[in-house]
Parts: sequence; structure tokens; C-alpha cells
Amino acid sequence: MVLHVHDLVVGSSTAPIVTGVSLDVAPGERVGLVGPSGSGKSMISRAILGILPSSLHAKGSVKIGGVEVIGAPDARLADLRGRYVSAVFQNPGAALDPVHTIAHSIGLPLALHYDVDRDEMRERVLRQMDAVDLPRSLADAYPHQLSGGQRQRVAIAAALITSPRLIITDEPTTALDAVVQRDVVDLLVRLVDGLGASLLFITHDFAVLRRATTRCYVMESGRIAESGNTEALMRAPQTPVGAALVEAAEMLTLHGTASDAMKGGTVMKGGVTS
Ligand SMILES: Nc1ncnc2c1ncn2[C@@H]1O[C@H](COP(=O)(O)OP(=O)(O)OP(=O)(O)O)[C@@H](O)[C@H]1O
Repeated sequence: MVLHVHDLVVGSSTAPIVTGVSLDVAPGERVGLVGPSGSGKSMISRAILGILPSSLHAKGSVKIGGVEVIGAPDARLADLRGRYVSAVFQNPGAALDPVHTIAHSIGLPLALHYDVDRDEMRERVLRQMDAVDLPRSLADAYPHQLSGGQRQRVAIAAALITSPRLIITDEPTTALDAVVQRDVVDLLVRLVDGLGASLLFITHDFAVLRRATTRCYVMESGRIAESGNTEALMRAPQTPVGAALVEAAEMLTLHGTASDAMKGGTVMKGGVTS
């Protein structure tokens, strides 16, 4: 297994947040973790990445590529995060450093974890920009000059530049409008499949999950309520929380209209569209 979570408990000294979650992600598999706001999805992703707030603790087992994460020393976790597992979070505007160029942000994981000379770094960054459909002319631009969709492409480029085996995304497209959201999800799926990597896609939105995953776990109040094939679960959810999330997704749609397309294709300085 690329990711094996067994009986994970996350909480503070007074309150449990995640209460005994087990889940698996196989090599090359795209798996969803879906649940209402506050159900504990982000705490699971943080426990997996070893970045829980200091007031919270984790018990149980989280193995990434067979390596136990819970209780592992920080240096080992940092190395694992750089080489084996990457994350893409919501709101890349906040995640990207405003004083650094796009090329710097994309190349940073490579610079931190591998010995790569300047010319090779530039070439790898430019190739990575091609892979996420960002024009090379943006290499020396700054995050504020890009649209939300372009910034999310920068975050994806940075997350994938080290060719990780597992990518964890936590609501990566929530801040984007429908058409840009669909394009970013499709791009992520294409790149993850191209790398032969695995994806754990965290969201509250089944409409997005259907595009991104083949199997999913539904969370409610810190535990897994049900799991199964994403399409099958959407056709026949077995729990009230599953049914409510599917119903909510049916009211939204990822098939954009002409007016969505107008909104999505925001023309940026230099005539670049998102
Ligand atoms: N530092 C913290 N200390 C104590 N409780 C916390 C802390 N951070 C979050 N929580 C609580 O943990 C619960 C789960 O939060 P979490 O962010 O994992 O939910 P989520 O399913 O990801 O929700 P959303 O979709 O809104 O991001 C919430 O009730 C939240 O209030």
C-alpha cells in the first residue's frame, strides 16, 4: 500500500476529533475522502503529513510507503514529505510566497530535497510549467500577477516536481469557479496518472470527487460512515450523510455554462487566460 491508515485517533487532551479511522490507498489509485464541514477530513490529512497543530495528538498507525509516520522524528517526516508524498491545499494564494517568483516556488521542493544545479533546475521548472499548461513567460512573474486558476497550477507544478508517489489534496479547487475547477481537477488527474502516482483527494463535494476518484470514504463526525466505488456510492448511498452529500452534489454541477466560461477565462495582464 502507498498509504495505510489504521485506527487513527486525533484529538486534544479534552476532545476527540477523529475516532478510529482506517483507510488504504493502493499504488496508482485515486481515492476520495468526503464529508461535511467539520467532520475531521483536514485533521486526517494533517496527521498523515505529520503537520497537526501542536495542541493535538495522533494515535494509531499511518504508514506511507511502509514507513510509520506517527511518532516519527521531524527530520524523517520532512524527508518523506519532500520525496515520497506531496500536498496541494486550498487557497494557493496564501501558500505561495508573494516575494518569490513562480519559477522559485515551483522549484523549491526540488532545491530542498535534491542536489540540482541552476541550469537543470531552470529546465525542470520550465518543463513542469509546460506540464501544467502555464506559459513559460510567467516564470519570472509573481503570484499576485496570476489568476486563481493559474496559482493553483503553480501549486500543482510544485507538488509534482519531485515525482512523488502519493499526492494529498485538501479542497484544492474550492476557491475556484466551476469551469476553472473542472480544468484543475482534470489536470491533476492527468498528471497523477501520468506519474503512475496515487491520489488522496479530500473534499466536501461529490461532484468533484466523481471526476477525480474511483473509490471513496465518506466521513461523519470523525469516523468513516461508508466507503466504496465512487460511482456506485453516488448511485446508491447507504447512509444519511452519504445521501445528503450526493444530493448536494446533484444541485451543483461541474458542467459549466457560457457565463461560467466567461468568468473562468479571466484575462490577466499580458493577455494570459486562466
Ligand atoms: N487546533 C484545534 N484544536 C481543537 N480542535 C480543532 C482544531 N482544529 C480543528 N479543530 C476541530 O476539529 C474538527 C474537525 O476539523 P477539520 O478541519 O478536520 O474538519 P473538515 O472536515 O476538514 O472541515 P472543512 O471541510 O470545513 O475543512 C472541527 O470540529 C474543528 O473545530
